Amino acid sequence: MKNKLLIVDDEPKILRSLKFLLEENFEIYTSKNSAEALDLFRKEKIFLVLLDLRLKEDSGLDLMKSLLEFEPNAIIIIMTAFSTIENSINAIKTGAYYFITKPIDTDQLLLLLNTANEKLKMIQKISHLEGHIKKDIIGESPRIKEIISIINKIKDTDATVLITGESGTGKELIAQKIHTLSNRADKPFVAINCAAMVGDLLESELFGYKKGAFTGAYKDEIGVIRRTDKGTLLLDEIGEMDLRLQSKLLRFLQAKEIRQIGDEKTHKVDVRIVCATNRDLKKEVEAGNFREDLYYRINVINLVAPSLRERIEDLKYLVPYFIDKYNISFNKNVKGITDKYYEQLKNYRFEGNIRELENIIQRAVLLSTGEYIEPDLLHITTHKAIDPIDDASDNYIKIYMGESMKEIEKKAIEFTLKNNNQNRKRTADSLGISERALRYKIKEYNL
Ligand SMILES: Nc1ncnc2c1ncn2[C@@H]1O[C@H](COP(=O)(O)OP(=O)(O)OP(=O)(O)O)[C@@H](O)[C@H]1O
Repeated sequence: MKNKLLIVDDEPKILRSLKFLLEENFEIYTSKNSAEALDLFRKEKIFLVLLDLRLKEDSGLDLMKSLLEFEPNAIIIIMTAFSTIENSINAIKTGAYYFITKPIDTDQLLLLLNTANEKLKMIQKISHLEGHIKKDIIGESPRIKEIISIINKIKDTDATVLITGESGTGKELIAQKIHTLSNRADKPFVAINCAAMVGDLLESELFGYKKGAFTGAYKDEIGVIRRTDKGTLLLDEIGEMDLRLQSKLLRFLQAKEIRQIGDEKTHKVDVRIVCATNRDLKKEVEAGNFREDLYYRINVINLVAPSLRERIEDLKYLVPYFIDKYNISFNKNVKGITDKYYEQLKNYRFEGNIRELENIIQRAVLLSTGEYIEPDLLHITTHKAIDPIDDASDNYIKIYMGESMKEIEKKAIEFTLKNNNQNRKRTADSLGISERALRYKIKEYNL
């Protein structure tokens, strides 16, 4: 199978000649501007990009940053007309794989793309391996057995499932398991994080749109729900969905029909919906943030993902599993951890649950030099006992290895609020977010 290659240049002539030159070896996509390129890149899951640094209205460098933010494994080769060292160094510093100067030497380009292609195959092999390993729920504790037994009972029904539990407890993994055990297993499983997109964007991503329905809708898009037809759709962090979209989702769940934005027609869709959240949705209903009717509609079956503290006996399966996983990624040969440190792990609180355990083991495997992980590499000792705010100086806060993004975000907000005498406007300005977003976070983190 050919790898996909996206070529971004504002000169149609160059796009045409590069397409002609490369289409034998690659599946070619072309674009003249940033917005379209980014959209193609995301939708088509492209990993290889040939990008002109100077586009008519946009900055190639900015586009490159957005592409890498979305897919850090992407390989981006910069084409630059002005071969100044500075431009190229900047691009490489920002994450470009290599650069090539215009006018393009075709032999050099083919050689470069060949090497990039090999690198890409390797990355894909590794992520395939990781994906393979990732798929299963590890653990033999009664709580995990109970979850698997419920999944087995409900797997082939269309009942909506709500998975609740603390962050990092494996809610997404449970959703995947529902899918892989079900009779929908050979159809798509798609996970959408409702917190990652603001209202309108999430709506168009889920429901799709017709060309011209709004600025930027330059072609028809059928949307994730229709793309998941016959499969399973996980709506992760459903508690973050705004009320207007909640109503639309409810209508869809009741009618099983979908209408793209700007379309007259409706389409029947057969998708199993699984929702996940670490919020207490009942409380959100009481507070008026979540529709009660939608809550009952999605909560037909409730699975509670246990915290790692509640199934600490599973460490004996999880630790070797993560050691194997990172032995493969880092090409190491770590055999295990010592009994003493197994005891230490057992007494740790794991507020970030399995995600935190995975981070700890990942780091330990990476840094380990011997066969067994050394005590000081676990780095889990007492940092949770330290109050992050009291421990901060006037100018900085401490972040510890193994902390989740949520913990780090909470600390940053708490600290900035404190430094601004709780003034929300100044805090929001200083953090570069809107006051509305700040209010939301304050509520989320109970600050
Ligand atoms: N039982 C398990 N066995 C193996 N790996 C697990 C298990 N549970 C979770 N993981 C791993 O821990 C990480 C976090 O899991 P996941 O993303 O499913 O958690 P989550 O509950 O959905 O978190 P959040 O609420 O923050 O989205 C993932 O890398 C996942 O593969």
